[in-house]
Amino acid sequence: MTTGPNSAALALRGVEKIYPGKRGGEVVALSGIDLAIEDGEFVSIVGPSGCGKSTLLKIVLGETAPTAGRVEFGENPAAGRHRLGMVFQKPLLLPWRTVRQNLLLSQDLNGKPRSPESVERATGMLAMLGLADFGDRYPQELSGGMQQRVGIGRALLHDPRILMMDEPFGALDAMTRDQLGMDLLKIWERDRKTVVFVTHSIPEAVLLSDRIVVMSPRPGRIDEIIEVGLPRPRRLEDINTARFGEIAAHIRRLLDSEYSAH
Ligand SMILES: Nc1ncnc2c1ncn2[C@@H]1O[C@H](COP(=O)(O)OP(=O)(O)OP(=O)(O)O)[C@@H](O)[C@H]1O
Repeated sequence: MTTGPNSAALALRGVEKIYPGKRGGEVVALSGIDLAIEDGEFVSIVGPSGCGKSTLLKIVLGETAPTAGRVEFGENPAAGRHRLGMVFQKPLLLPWRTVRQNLLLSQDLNGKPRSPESVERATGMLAMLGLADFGDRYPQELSGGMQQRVGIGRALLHDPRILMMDEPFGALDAMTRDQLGMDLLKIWERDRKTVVFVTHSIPEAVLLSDRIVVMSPRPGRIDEIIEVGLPRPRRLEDINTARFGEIAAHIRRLLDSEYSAH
């Protein structure tokens, strides 16, 4: 089965979503979304509230069907959705399970006994996330940043092909947010998963991404796709470069013109 040009890891082709509105009308949440994300690419999605970011993620996750268009997953569309990992703004850890047990949650929910390999993998994941000494602690004993690391670890544990992240650092303070962003890049540079990263932070999108999809609302559509082009590996100091400033200012202008148009 072919997947179109360049065999994208994930492609949205002509995706449209219309919700029934109040008083019998319609809400066009997404219109004409064409987006192909390459294997191993880090792509951010930014846009004002209501531009359809959550709807787009739900369509990719299969939680809601598009009204028109389709989603394609690499070479084996049927297997695609099983290879998605999801990280939310709040890590949704179970307070009665230790950090290690939270990491192994989806495996335990499958009803299969834990294999020595999966326990070993969880231990390796804890080390990679800087949580080697916290496996037997409970979530409430961890800081917000550490809890979110567990959320990321849980999504990575089953080795997803595509990592979907919905405002994953949105609830964290600025310094923790920067730190986690850089840690995420280190993990990404190591195993090059495809990442789809929804954020409201323009600097975060520029610092982390290969490309940034700027969306605009009513109807939700893609305004522009920006190639970041900053060298990798990235460092926090890249924020001070001229290129970084130009891209961030360009996105800000795009979003501002949307605000003034509505
Ligand atoms: N289940 C639904 N029924 C009707 N309208 C909906 C539904 N879900 C979303 N919408 C509408 O679709 C549009 C896009 O919503 P969506 O939540 O996808 O945007 P968003 O960009 O994720 O917003 P935010 O950044 O605030 O989370 C909005 O106008 C919203 O009111």
